[in-house]
Order: sequence, then C-alpha cells, then structure tokens
Amino acid sequence: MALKVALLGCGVVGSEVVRQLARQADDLAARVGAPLELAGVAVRRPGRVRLPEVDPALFTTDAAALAVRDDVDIVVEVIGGIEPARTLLLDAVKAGKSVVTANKALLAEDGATLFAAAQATGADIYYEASVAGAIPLLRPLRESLAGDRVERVLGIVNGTTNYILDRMDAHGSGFSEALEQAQALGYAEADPTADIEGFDAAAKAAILAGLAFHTRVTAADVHREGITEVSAADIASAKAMGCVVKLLAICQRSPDGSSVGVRVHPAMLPREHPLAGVREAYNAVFVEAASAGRLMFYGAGAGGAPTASAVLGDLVAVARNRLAGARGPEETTYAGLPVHPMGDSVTRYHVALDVADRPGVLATVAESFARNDVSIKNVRQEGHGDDAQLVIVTHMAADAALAATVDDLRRLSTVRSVASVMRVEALADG
Ligand SMILES: NC(=O)C1=CN([C@@H]2O[C@H](COP(=O)(O)OP(=O)(O)OC[C@H]3O[C@@H](n4cnc5c(N)ncnc54)[C@H](O)[C@@H]3O)[C@@H](O)[C@H]2O)C=CC1
Ligand SMILES: N[C@@H](CC=O)C(=O)O
Ligand code: NA
Repeated sequence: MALKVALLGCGVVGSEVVRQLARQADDLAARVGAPLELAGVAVRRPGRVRLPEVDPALFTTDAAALAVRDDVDIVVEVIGGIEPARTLLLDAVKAGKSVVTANKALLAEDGATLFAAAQATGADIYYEASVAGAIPLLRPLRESLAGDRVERVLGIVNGTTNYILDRMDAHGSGFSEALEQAQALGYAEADPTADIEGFDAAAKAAILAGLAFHTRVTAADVHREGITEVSAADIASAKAMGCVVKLLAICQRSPDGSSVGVRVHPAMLPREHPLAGVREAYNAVFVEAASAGRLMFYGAGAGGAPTASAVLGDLVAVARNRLAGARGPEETTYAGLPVHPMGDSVTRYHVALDVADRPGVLATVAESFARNDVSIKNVRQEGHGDDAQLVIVTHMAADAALAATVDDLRRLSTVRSVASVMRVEALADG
C-alpha cells in the first residue's frame, strides 16, 4: 500500500521535491518498499504554481487541514519561518504523522516543543535539509559520531553570504548586485535579511551545536554578526594578508569542557585554509572529534535541487521507519551544557587603525594591547603621513579582552579611527 505524503509549501525547494518524487517514483518505491504518493500540496496562491507533475486537484490553500488528514502518513514542510509552520508541524506530529522539514529557523527557535510532541506520539522528525542543504551532516553527527566526543564544529553554512563574499573577492562585485544574483539562483531566504545578518547561519549553528554537544541550544544563545558591515576595504585588507573573508559558524567546547561557545561572524581565513577555497554557494563544515580527528563535509548548501535531495533522503528514511513500525533516534540533550558568553570565546584578531605617522605611535598602540593582555603576532604599516594605517594581527585572545583593547585604542589621540576589526581563524595558532 502506498504511503501518502502531504507537501506544505511549493516554492524553490517544494517544487523540486515534487519533480524528484515524480521522476524517481519507481526507484523510491523500490527503496522504501512501498510507493510514495502525493496526498496534497499546500500553497498560498494555487494559480501561481505551474507543475505538470501535480494533478491540479491536489493543490489546496488549507495547509492546516492537509497536515492532519487521516489518509496522510508523512508531512513535508518547506514553507519556512516560525508561523504557521510551527502550528502545522505540531498538529501533524500530535496526529502521529512523520515529519520532514527544512526549516532551521523553526527548529532553532522552538525545536524543543516539536521534539517533545514527537516523543509523546512516537513520530519521526527528520531535518537534514535544514543545515548545509544537500550535505549529509546532521545524520552523521547524530548517528555516525554517536560513539565519539565532538570537540568543535566549524564551517560555512550559508550559501547566500558565501556567494556574496566570493563575488566581492573574486569578481569585485558590489554587495547588492551579488545578493540579487543569489536571490535569482534560489539560494536566499524569502527575506534575505536572514542570510546577510547571520540569522540563518545562527539557526544552523544552534542545530549543529545541539547535536554535537547533546545540549539544547537555541538561536538566541548564538552570538551573531552578519556580513553587512564587511566592506570592500576589509576584503582588500584580507587579500593583502593572503586571506579571504568568510562567514563562519563555530561551535566549540570550552578548554575545560564545562561549557560551549556558539558564534557566527565574518572572519579572515588564510588562503591555504581548506575553507578558503569554498566558492560560490557551496558549504563546508569541519567536525573535530576526539577519536575521529578532523572530518570535512563539503557540497551544495543551497538551491532547489540539492536541498530537495536532502528532503527526499529524509522522506525515504521516515517512510522506511513507518513501514517497519520503527522510529529514528531521538535528540539527546542529556549533557545540558551552558552556552558561555561571546566575551569568553578565544580567537585571533586583525585590527586596522588609521593613525598619525609619527614617532611613538606604535608604542602607545602596543601598550593598549599589552594592558589588556592581548599578545601581538605581527604589525605592518601601510601608507605614510595622514594616510598611515597600522595593521595588527594578534595571537589567541579572549573576545572580551580584544573588545577592551579596541575601546582603549579609540581613546588614543594618536589613533584617528579603528578602521576594521575582524577575527582570524586558522587551523592552529602560529
Ligand atoms: N532555498 C534553499 O536553498 C534552501 C531552503 N531551505 C529552507 O526550505 C524552506 C523553503 O525554502 P524555499 O523553498 O527556498 O522558500 P520559498 O519562499 O521559495 O518557498 C516557500 C513557499 O511556501 C509558500 N507558503 C507560505 N505560506 C504558506 C502557507 N500558509 N501555506 C502554503 N504555502 C505557503 C510560499 O508561497 C512559497 O511558495 C525554508 O525553511 C528554507 O529555510 C533549506 C535549505 C536550502
Ligand atoms: N538561504 C540559505 C538556504 C539554505 O539553507 C543559504 O543561503 O544557505
Ligand atoms: Na544537510
């Protein structure tokens, strides 16, 4: 007997899910052990969706009714955002439906409620597409690495911002032009503020940290900075240092293991760093585990077809579970580790200062760093006279110490302005 699938949302990802379901119907049926049949497709404006693969009678604007209909076994949610997606999925789970979703915003805001409801009814919630699109990452973290101790997860998890930064770096494109291209290619969120201000990456970081450290982490716990402040000058400065600028998500245990840090911000990476070569809308994530060592996951992080691949992989998995009367592994949050404040995070920094080119300037600047316990790795001067700029790279320092140093520097009469402050991530301190 066929398993009936309700599709909620039919935009970039949803329409590709429909196409793949139709194209691969026989193979999917063979893999699952039963055909997967669309029970209905919930859309906002039916007249605007042109999909010859779908019987027009299957379109509905009543997502709420479709999600709990008796004949529906599996609900696939690709609407996005918090509401109505949360209510739709909660009702579906309470009605015993298996759920597949790509909605990281919802999972990072209120995954706990959904998972608790799923536990109560024994329903599956799978969400591989929600982080790093097509890349199998969540199931490896949840299942393959369940016997190891993950120490750090670091990566590029937003395709839109990687596309923009890559275009600015490699083609000299302007920010708005590159964003428009990313939107046209189907990479951006419905409101691209979610991408460029780092909300999307922060939601993904929360999901990754939760799985990696067996701890409940929400988007609100994540330190978030987007890329709107990254200027062409920052990118040029990075280039001069042999670096590129990337938006990174970093989830890390504290050295004593008693807390975790979860942050999203632009950072400079040396060009030889494996993440520096991640171009266009690709994503890549390092997972560092005690026994496995360093693993790297790379692939298409955004776009209709790649994301549909992850959705269909989950669909097959929950369908198989359903037929077997089984359930996928649950979220484990037993560790309950606190998320430490950004000030306690430790990394290196690149600081560019517009200064007066006169004797003693370097000494006053160096004193500010020393006073705050931030050790300087190297200093270089660019320009002379009124155009002089000091570019300083530090060794590892706490974020709070660097912030205090920058406050100090702003008060120095010899420093005209702090032109740029950016974190520098490398594989090892040097
Ligand atoms: N586009 C991408 O590359 C990726 C997207 N995702 C996630 O997948 C989800 C969908 O993303 P896209 O397809 O790109 O967005 P989209 O904006 O292209 O599609 C969403 C669709 O849902 C429809 N919709 C809104 N409210 C509805 C309602 N009440 N009932 C029925 N339909 C409704 C909209 O009209 C739209 O067609 C989001 O959660 C997004 O974060 C995840 C990974 C990659
Ligand atoms: N807007 C997101 C889509 C995938 O999650 C991105 O650009 O990465
Ligand atoms: Na994924």
